[in-house]
Amino acid sequence: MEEKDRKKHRKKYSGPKADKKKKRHLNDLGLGDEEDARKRNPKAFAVQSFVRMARTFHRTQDLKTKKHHIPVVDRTPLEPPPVIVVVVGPPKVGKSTLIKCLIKNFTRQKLVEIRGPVTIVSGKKRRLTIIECGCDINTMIDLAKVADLVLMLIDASFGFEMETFEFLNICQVHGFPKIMGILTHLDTFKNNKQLKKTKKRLKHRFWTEVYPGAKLFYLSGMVHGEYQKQEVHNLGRFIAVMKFRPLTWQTTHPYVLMDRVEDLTNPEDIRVNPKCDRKVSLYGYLRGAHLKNKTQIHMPGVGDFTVSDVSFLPDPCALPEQQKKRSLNEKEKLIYAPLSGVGGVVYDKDAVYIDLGGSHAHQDEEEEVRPNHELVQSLISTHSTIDAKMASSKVSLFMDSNPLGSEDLESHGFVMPKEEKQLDLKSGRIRRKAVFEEKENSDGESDEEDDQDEEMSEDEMAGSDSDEEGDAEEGSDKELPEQEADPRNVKRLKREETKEETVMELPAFADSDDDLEMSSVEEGETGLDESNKETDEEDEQESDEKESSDCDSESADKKLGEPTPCETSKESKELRGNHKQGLNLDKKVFSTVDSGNCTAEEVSESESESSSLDEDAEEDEEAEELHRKRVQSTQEVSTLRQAKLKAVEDDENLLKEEEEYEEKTDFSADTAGAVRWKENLSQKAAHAFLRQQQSTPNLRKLVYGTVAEKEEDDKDDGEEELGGLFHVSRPDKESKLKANGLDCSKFAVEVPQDWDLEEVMSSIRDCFVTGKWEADKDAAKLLEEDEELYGDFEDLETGVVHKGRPAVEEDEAVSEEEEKEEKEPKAEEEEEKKKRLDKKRKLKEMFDAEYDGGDATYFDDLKGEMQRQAQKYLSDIRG
Ligand SMILES: Nc1nc2c(ncn2[C@@H]2O[C@H](COP(=O)(O)OP(=O)(O)OP(=O)(O)O)[C@@H](O)[C@H]2O)c(=O)[nH]1
Repeated sequence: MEEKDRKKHRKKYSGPKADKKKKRHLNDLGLGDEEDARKRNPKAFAVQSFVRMARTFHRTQDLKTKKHHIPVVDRTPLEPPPVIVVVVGPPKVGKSTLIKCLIKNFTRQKLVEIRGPVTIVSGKKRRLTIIECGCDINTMIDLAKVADLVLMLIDASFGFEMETFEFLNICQVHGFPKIMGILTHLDTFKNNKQLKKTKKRLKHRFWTEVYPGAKLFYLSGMVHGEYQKQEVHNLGRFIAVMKFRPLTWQTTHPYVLMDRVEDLTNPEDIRVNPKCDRKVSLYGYLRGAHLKNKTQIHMPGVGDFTVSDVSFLPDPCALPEQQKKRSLNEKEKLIYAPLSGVGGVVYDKDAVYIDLGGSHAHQDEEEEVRPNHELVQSLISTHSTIDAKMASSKVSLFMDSNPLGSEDLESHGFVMPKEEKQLDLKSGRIRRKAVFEEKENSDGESDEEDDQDEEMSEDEMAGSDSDEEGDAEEGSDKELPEQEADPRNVKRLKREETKEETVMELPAFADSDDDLEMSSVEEGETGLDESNKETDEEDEQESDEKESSDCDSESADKKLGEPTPCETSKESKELRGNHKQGLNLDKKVFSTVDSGNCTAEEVSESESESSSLDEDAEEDEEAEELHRKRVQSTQEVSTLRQAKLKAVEDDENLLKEEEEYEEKTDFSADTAGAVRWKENLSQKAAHAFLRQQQSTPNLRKLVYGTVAEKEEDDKDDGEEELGGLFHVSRPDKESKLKANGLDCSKFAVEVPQDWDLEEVMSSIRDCFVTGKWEADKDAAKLLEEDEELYGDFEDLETGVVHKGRPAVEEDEAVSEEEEKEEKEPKAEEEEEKKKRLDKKRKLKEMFDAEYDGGDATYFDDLKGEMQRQAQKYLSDIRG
């Protein structure tokens, strides 16, 4: 029996013990651990795919970088003030219920009624001040300024309400505090599918309004008027460990969230004059920056005042003393909520209150506290004077400009959704539903599409429709006109739009090279209406091309001052014809340019000849200058030639395309029209050439000026002429060789060199670093000279001291050196090489060590710097 009761041993498969065992086992087998395996079999651990490796690397880097935020100096003191948690939401969404649940979760105390802020100790190092935000705009503005965390409650059964967006809008002004969405009333959903869908929709909308990935909690139901314990506990954990980023507005202003107010005015004075100046003592944790005595303060909704005195008070809700334990004990789970009539020992200006029995014991006292509460209430719920004033005020920036109202400014900032007032039948109150027009539609649509897609895959089998017909939420989607909702129709509409655009743009490109493209685009579009809309894009294009020859589309009617569609397509073909002709002519143009080059060379040559005859130095110089200029121009022309050659290639491609197109096109309908473009080709070509001639500048004239004319005269007798217009370019060999000597890329090599021949090899042997250079350019010599010049020096990296030779021995040394050089030049060279490599390696190592600095990055450095600053700040405070 005993054997049976005992728990059976369960083998560990993971964890430190299992790892230890595994390692021992491997060692027993003589395999060692993974590191040994890596050494033993490096190939097995080698990179399998570089692409995948690069991808994973980039991904990890992306993830790492995403987490980076510009570090800010954290000036929060060692014992920071409580985190302000603001609970926001429309009326009756469950704010008070949530606060009560949270307080109960943290302190095990139940608050019957919550008034004002409640401070609780949530952990060893954190306190929370939870405050409910009413739905009036002033409270929202005041609390948005001081909030560290916002719990944004949303009634899922109703959807988003205007209050939520009003608060978000306000938050934009002071820098966004952390915002967490909480969906309530989820228990009202009877249909699980509907619940899932609503959750998804609200989540996406919330992400759109706050930021993608913002945390959204779900409170799925109530048990005895409270939210589920586990859900609240999770939420509490989340809040307790959450990190906060200091907001600029908050860190640059001293501010106090009052949790208690005492009226210290003499009662007699009030009795005599109820409107006398009061002396009020305000209590609260100071946050943000230092508050100086006698400073000016602003009380929201009340006005500006001067502080008469500031003093420290013992912490009414102190953090537990540092002890090495994980959780708080019951005594340490403090709560401080003076306005709700709860608290421990309370120190006042003139008295000490000891709170003994929690909220119930002070039922009577509460009545007395009321006036204070009312005062605060009156402070908070002042009329929306500033708001109203702001709305009606107008600013004119310039003397003559129209004054700008708040409505002008609104358009630039946060876009508020449309408001729709709905009567809540249950409570009989009017709720302000937020309606998202296009966004909601599109989002909803995409969501619905997603869902439908999912559903379709399931439902298609059964052949049933989705069962979302009767949903109230889908009403807006249903309102969409059928045509727009159909993605294919949308696509068609888009294509029609682009068609209109291209037609309108066409005249601008009429005379450019682009009209070929444009015409093809147009051809593609013209048949669009006729094409089969059900087919996919490729099929459409094909059919379009076929039908374009029929030339009966409506789109061309929109073209102003353009020929009929039939003519247009023909003209485009003619243009292609022209283009083809132009292409041939282009080639000829190149040849004239080439001939220009060569003649230029000739002229320079003839000139240099004459100069040598005259032996006139000045003329020689001039000729040289001229020659240099021409070489330059030759280079320019060659680049031009390359560009043209590329154009030719492009044209040839186009030609091919066109031929293919012709093959594809069915000419049976209008064969005559299709062939007509080939008529008068030569005439069209001549026109096109002339047009091109006018547009292109005469390069030769630009470069050579009068010389060009002279050279033309010279050439007349020697050169062949083609059709009285063009010269055939045949550069003579000598000038070619000369040009080749300067830049061998200018002329194509007629016969490739045979590099196996010794003499060919030796012709370039000395062109390399290892070759025999002229004495003043030899690197080894120059190095030696340097050494001689600078004498002794100590290599700081290697610590080797290099000694220069004494001047007396110089001659001997030189002669010795020469001998040595002759004897063993190779050995010395190798030694030098070794030294050089050594030095290089050392330098590289040093650079690597400095640059990488292990894993430390710029970001880490920055963080370190911030840390140091924060430390200094703290020590300054203490000092
Ligand atoms: N069914 C259901 N009822 C809820 C839920 N959350 C809150 N309630 C109920 O809604 C009512 C209003 O809750 P409160 O916590 O008073 O709401 P509130 O936002 O504080 O209301 P005000 O402070 O008046 O704006 C209460 O009766 C709650 O029981 C929920 O998730 N489901």
